[in-house]
Amino acid sequence: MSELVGTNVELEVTNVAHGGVAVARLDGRVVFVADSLPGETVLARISSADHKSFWRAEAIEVIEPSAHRRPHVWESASIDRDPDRRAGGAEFGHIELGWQRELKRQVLVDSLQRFAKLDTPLAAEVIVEAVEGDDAANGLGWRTRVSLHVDDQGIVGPYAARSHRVVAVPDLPLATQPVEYAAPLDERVFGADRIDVISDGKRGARVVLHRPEAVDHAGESAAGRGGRGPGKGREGGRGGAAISPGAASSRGSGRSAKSGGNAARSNGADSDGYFSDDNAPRKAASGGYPPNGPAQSRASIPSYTPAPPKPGKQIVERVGEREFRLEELGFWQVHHGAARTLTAALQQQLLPELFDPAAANLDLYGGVGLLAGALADRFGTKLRIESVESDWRATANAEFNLRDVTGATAVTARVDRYLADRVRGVTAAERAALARASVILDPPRAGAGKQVVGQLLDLAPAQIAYVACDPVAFARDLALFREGGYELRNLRAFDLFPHTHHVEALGVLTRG
Ligand SMILES: C[S@@+](CC[C@H](N)C(=O)[O-])C[C@H]1O[C@@H](n2cnc3c(N)ncnc32)[C@H](O)[C@@H]1O
Repeated sequence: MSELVGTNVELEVTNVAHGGVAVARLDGRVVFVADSLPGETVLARISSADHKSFWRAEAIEVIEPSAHRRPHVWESASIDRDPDRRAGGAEFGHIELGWQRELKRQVLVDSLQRFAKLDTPLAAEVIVEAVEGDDAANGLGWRTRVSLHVDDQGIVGPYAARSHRVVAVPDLPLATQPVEYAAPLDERVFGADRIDVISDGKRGARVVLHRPEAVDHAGESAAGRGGRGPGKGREGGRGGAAISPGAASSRGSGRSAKSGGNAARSNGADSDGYFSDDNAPRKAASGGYPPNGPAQSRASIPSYTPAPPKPGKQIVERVGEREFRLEELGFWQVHHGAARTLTAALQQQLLPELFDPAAANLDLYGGVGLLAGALADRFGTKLRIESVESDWRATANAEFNLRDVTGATAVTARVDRYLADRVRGVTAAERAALARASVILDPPRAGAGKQVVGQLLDLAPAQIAYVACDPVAFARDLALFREGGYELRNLRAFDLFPHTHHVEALGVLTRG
């Protein structure tokens, strides 16, 4: 059917699907249509027809619009552009903000019904809550982290939706102002293939250039060729000065200069191997937790000594009264209000009657300790809690960030390995402390998975607070928890990614 790719078809769009697309049918076959929304008729271009059960298409013209359609918040991603030139990352930007949340709610409820067989009012009545301030800002200006790409002409921009083609854009309306100003959108960049622009936690932003790994035919690394002269002007007249990783740190972009020069640049591929996992002291970093027996105080944990990070590569974020140190490319919630929102939600949703500060509480996939910190602020700093995180730099920061929490420990380990070791040879008293525990479970997009859920069922903690960034992965894990005798006790959802299809959920599960 590949001969159909590129042809235009008229489609009636009926439902929203997971992944930022809507569903239509063509001769009985499901077609996932981008840049459309339920209730409208569109002319769409077929972009993929090689799958047996569904095809994909991109709307190119609206024939009968939905009442919820709006002009796209980002002209660079608008339906007026050819699909190949539409910037990715704002796939709901053509939908009225409140209706985006309704569509996200539908996807969440549908996932819970389909995969977790959850038909209770708890699921049906969930709403997707806005982050404070987002309605007033029309859902713009929230992204504290942006990844841009560089093509072989030195042009910087996001990838086009569903592709690896760089699109030149004049602005980044979803980004916070410092991040948008610091992004080198009007410059040519050579010797880097990816650029991260990250809020510095204050009023500025940092620009991190990543050198390509590739070696060209002459055996010269692409990074070694940095510093070519300015490229020719390109469409839109934004052919500005060239920058290369070697030269970048000493200069700011024209845009950042306008904003008071608050952007710092650093080269993400420094020779200390800072971003190269191969060079990280993984061996030394793993296993830094008690393999069995009662948890030890932080001082007695056989710990690794991470190489001291270079100055300037860490940033500090603040949530309420608590400060969190993190690596500039380490994980942190993307929306500027997300850490605050999740902190408050966790503090409210955990069941206090089941919370035991002396139990063997766990913060699984703990990052730099954000959610363990939330519990300490709610239940007191004498709290016993262990943060488990696979990135040793994040663990080191968690240990630092939780230094006032006398019962907190932070370990570097994969959660599945940690849980396997945690129960090996454990004493009856420690087993009981685990069974009284509250567990925070905040896995990456793929979810916790069968093994980790099985291990938690075996530990049988008093309550599990599941923080989920993917509704389908959440629902699949929830199905396993329900089979194992846990039930969802409360559920909330948050719009932490306005103008995209992403939604965050927080559900607390208890036994029986
Ligand atoms: C969604 S983030 C949550 C971080 C933290 N709870 C927060 O809110 O800031 C998931 C974290 O899990 C870590 N991670 C990913 N896979 C892991 C694994 N198998 N075991 C332990 N940590 C993992 C990532 O490095 C990341 O820090």
